[in-house]
Amino acid sequence: MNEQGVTGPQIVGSVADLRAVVAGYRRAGETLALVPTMGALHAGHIALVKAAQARAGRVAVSIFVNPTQFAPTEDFGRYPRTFEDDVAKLKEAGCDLVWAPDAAEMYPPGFATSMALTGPALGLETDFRPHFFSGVAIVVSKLFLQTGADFALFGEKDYQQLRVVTQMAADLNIPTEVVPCETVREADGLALSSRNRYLSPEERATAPVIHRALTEAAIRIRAGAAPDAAMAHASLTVAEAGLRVDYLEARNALTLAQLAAPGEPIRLLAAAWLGNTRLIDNIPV
Ligand SMILES: Nc1ncnc2c1ncn2[C@@H]1O[C@H](COP(=O)(O)OP(=O)(O)OP(=O)(O)O)[C@@H](O)[C@H]1O
Ligand SMILES: CC(C)(CO)[C@@H](O)C(=O)[O-]
Ligand code: BAL
Repeated sequence: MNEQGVTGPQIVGSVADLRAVVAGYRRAGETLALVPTMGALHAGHIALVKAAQARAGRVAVSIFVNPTQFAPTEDFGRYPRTFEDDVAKLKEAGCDLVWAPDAAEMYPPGFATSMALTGPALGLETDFRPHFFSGVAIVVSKLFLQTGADFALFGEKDYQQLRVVTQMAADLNIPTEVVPCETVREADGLALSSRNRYLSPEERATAPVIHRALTEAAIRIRAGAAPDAAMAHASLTVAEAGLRVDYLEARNALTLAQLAAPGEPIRLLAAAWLGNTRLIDNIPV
């Protein structure tokens, strides 16, 4: 353990330094859990750190705003970058190591590899952010291989990402176990997200409608409603609150395939724009 609250986490910016620190942990016989993030840390991230501490002797948090998962039209430039504040939160949480590469360390000149994904990557986010999962998969596979972590903690808030990363690690035989963690919410149901800070006070008051609509749809489905009809109703509720819906869909919770058979586990997933902010959420039925 680091001397919590005293020294703070060790911060490294090169793969060579990262490997040297991890080698030290390994020599001491310690396990390592990784929490991949893009920074702008909030209580959802800290819950992942706590879950990581329950799994492994050492916890690393990566902070890297990954350019390859943003389209040129998206918010890469204005994505919140709050490194000092993030490190203070990680010190308070007792995190051991911060892996904070710059873009040149992660993608050196001549970088020439990309990933094509199917299965859980089909539809949903991919219909609206077609570049997104290839960028996530390449950076997450690099983070797994750079750290050699035994565990990696991912939030269910980004549910499709969790399924895609789990499949990718299995497909590539990367020996990092992907561990899901429940979504942390505000008291009114809004899922914590770094992008919530883009919301105006009025938008912030409206935003919980997504979670409310999903919750009502889950209740209807459990009471026997057809998932498609329940989601159409939820879509209307969200649109009437002034949001522009990208999708509200019921999918197989494990494969994210379209629902096919009665009795399969169901996940309800949503993405919608509130002004210039894109919010996502999902719940189990
Ligand atoms: N409310 C939350 N509860 C649990 N995990 C979360 C929550 N928000 C984010 N995470 C998880 O934290 C990890 C890093 O996510 P990221 O840094 O993109 O934060 P974010 O809040 O999801 O940001 P964004 O607003 O860009 O979606 C991911 O595994 C993500 O699922
Ligand atoms: C997993 C991740 C850190 C990859 O950049 C990002 O997509 C995120 O923060 O969810
Ligand atoms: N939390 C997922 C990262 C992204 O939307 O780019």
